[in-house]
Amino acid sequence: MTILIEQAHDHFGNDVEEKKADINEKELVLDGGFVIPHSNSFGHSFRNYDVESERQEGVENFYRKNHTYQCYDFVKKMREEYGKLNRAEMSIWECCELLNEVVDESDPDLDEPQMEHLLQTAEAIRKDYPNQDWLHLTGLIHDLGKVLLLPSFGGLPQWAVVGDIFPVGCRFDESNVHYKYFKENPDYNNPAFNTKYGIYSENCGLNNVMMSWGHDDYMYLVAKENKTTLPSAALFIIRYHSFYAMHREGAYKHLMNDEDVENLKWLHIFNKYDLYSKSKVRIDVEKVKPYYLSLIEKYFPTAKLRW
Ligand SMILES: O[C@H]1[C@H](O)[C@@H](O)[C@H](O)[C@@H](O)[C@H]1O
Ligand SMILES: [Fe+2]
Ligand SMILES: [Fe+2]
Repeated sequence: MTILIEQAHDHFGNDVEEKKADINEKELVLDGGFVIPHSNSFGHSFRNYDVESERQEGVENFYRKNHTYQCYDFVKKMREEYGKLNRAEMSIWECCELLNEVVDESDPDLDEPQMEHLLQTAEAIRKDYPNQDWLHLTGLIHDLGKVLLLPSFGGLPQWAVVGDIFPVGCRFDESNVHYKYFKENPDYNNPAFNTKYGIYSENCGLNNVMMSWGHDDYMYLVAKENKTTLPSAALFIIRYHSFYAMHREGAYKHLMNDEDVENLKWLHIFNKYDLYSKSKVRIDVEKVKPYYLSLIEKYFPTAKLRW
């Protein structure tokens, strides 16, 4: 059956033409490239943090803790500790397989194991950007930092690993989801940290800004320290893909430098696939595995990485 999906705007506010899609039962098979679905697997709009759904309460509880505990001192400690990369030696693919065990409690749109999400993201990108192989690999690895939830990585609580991220050391922007819970954060009333710039200066560059601790910054460290040859846009995507206040709401621009602005263009592209590929449609892992193994070999100098 072919149906017409009406889509007046995409989430960047751009006009999007009506697109044709072939629907067969559970699966959306597309005539052309990847089409943004209307709703998530639970029948709601994506990233709706207020709608009553089977995930809403858990997600809100998650952000209450995340915003309460992610303060400057905590982030500093975690960065130092995990920057040592002395927890494991393993290949990227082994890490992907570990994510079969991980479900993300912060996510209103997905309750599937994270391995599915990695492949869904990468494969959706591959459909639309067949020649950008670095972006396919970025899709595959962007959430690998979620292994921090596993006992051998310290078994960190969900609030210290997943969810949207935000700068610490300056005022929390109101566009962060569930902003109200920042009032419990020790930094909220600290005059050193609660002004527009806090400890930072105008256009200092995101590289100089401490972000709340989690899977983004950790995976960035892993990729960088293991000497990946992925381009700087890939590292930017990995590091800031959960910084929705910045890439979706346009907040914190005053901390960005020219390089950040340049890289943000790729993050916008990436986000479409990261967010809207979340679905119940399974990927055939064995079929796509050889392709991704070849990309890992191309962009990482050693088979075993330090984590
Ligand atoms: O709940 C999600 C999930 O944890 C994603 O991995 C992260 O990138 C998003 O920012 C977050 O909202
Ligand atoms: Fe993520
Ligand atoms: Fe993701």
